[in-house]
Amino acid sequence: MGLLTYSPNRTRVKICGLKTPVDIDAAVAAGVDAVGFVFYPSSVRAVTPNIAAALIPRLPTGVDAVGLVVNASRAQFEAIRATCSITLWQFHGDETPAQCEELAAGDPWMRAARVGKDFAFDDFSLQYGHADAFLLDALVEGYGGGGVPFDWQGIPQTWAKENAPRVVLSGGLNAHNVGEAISRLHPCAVDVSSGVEITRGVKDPALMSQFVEAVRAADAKTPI
Ligand SMILES: O=C(O)c1ccccc1NCC(=O)[C@H](O)[C@H](O)COP(=O)(O)O
Repeated sequence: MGLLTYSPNRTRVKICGLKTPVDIDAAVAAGVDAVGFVFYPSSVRAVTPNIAAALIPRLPTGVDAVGLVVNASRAQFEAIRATCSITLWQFHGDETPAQCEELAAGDPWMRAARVGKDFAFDDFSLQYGHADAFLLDALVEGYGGGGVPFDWQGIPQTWAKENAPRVVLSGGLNAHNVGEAISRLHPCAVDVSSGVEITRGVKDPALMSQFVEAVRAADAKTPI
């Protein structure tokens, strides 16, 4: 069905920063809707296009392969696109709307919002109105993957309600707090990296399963 298939009581799940066949198989077994490949060399979770190309065939139909870039050059971006079958792009740097649209070239894409104090939600959604989704993440050093939540109460209620079908909530989520996030915001999807790792950059199958189970438990409490 893919990450951006909105259903109020079936929150989609993306697990980001997968690097090995074991990671992929565990995420698929847990029931994710998308896996994220970090094409940002500075990240401990970074993969090359060739590694991602070897992993993507392990995904069943309907599970998105999300390609995450941070201020990639056109040559870097085209090399990723030529090497592996990305189904959804995630722009997580300082990319302008025009740069996102030009690089995506008609492919589905989402823009990360790195939410610090007084983040201008309306300006952001106006600027990036052509995005297929907004991934709301915490403002951390190194662009993302920080393992810390941002202040969800800072999201204006009207904005959250209007944009829920295209919000992917991220930043410091884990099996213990994702239920609260879902009950507050009812996002289309949730995204996690640190919260399913035993140490930075090393995913844990049990934590992956626990995270998805916590999402399902929260969905079960959501009135239809
Ligand atoms: O994951 C990274 O290392 C990373 C590095 C640079 C830019 C983005 C990065 N990750 C983006 C993601 O989509 C993460 O899942 C998101 O930031 C949440 O991470 P976490 O707070 O660790 O769950």
